[in-house]
Amino acid sequence: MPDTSRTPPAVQSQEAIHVSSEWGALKECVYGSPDRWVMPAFYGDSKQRAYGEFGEFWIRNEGRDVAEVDPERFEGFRSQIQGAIDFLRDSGVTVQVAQELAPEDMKFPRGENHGVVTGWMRDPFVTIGNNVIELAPRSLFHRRQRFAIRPILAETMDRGARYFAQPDSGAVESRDEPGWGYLEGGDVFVLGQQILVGHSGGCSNPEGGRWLQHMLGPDYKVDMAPIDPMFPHLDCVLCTPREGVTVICAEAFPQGLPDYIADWDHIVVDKFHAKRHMACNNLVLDDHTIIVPEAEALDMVAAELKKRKFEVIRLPYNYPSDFGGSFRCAHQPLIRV
Ligand SMILES: NC(=[NH2+])NCCC[C@H](N)C(=O)O
Repeated sequence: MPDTSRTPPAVQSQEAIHVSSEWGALKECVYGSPDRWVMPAFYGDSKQRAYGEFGEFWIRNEGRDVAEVDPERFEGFRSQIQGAIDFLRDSGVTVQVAQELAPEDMKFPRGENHGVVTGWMRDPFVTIGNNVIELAPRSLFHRRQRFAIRPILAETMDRGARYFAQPDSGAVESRDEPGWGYLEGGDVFVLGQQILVGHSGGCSNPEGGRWLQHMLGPDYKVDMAPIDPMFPHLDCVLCTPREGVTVICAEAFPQGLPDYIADWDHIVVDKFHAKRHMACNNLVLDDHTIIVPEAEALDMVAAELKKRKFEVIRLPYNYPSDFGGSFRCAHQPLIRV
């Protein structure tokens, strides 16, 4: 059994759960945990992410605890995630953090260790309006993460949320067949009543989008956004910091930009900056304040945002970001209004 003695009480706020858009003011979120990082077993989902020096590190260390195999890397991960949590809390945002996974759950769903990637909590659930939806990820290493946040999700039922779960992904690595819908939070963008779902071929699929439309009903419109398979999620190639403005890797949309955002004001980044520096994966605090990683390669993005009257906060995040997940991947909002 996990040690729950250190677990903070799940109920931290009485405010109503609601997410109106990507750029609504962030009041409460689930943020990634700085406590543990275990490299997932190397499956197809890993191949889509691993590249360069970090890819080699992953292949050498699948199933291993990063704190043991590379203490310096782990300390960078821990301190940068903790730094972001402290910054959010100091800014008045309520931050809830995932618990440890039980050892039995670490073997879910195939009896093998698919790692601990609770440093990035974007993918196992999504909040749309007052709907809190546990998702069925395709990526094996995201399938057990929801167990680390069950108490947080269940508590939202007492705060006006409608709490649902998508039909489970089972244990097969990947199948694009009727009934097997996948969704990962990194693919889901809430642009008011318009929802965009990224489709790289490796994460969310149209069948998942179909279920989401069914579940949300006619108040929302769910559209798929095909993206280049070199990026797992839509949030690796798109950021919507305010209605009408994007940071976008335009060349990663093989069929052109999604209609809904096509004529917005675009800050365009290339594939290298999107992939290597997660240039699109920033943390929107409200429609005029945004956190961009401190990396020099992103100075251009920060400057373009400033030109559009954003206050741009820079925090170090290179260690978590090496894994292909930066600030947006680290959090899933519970209140953004
Ligand atoms: N929403 C995201 N882009 N999440 C990314 C989490 C990090 C992980 N490497 C992944 O690719 O899934």
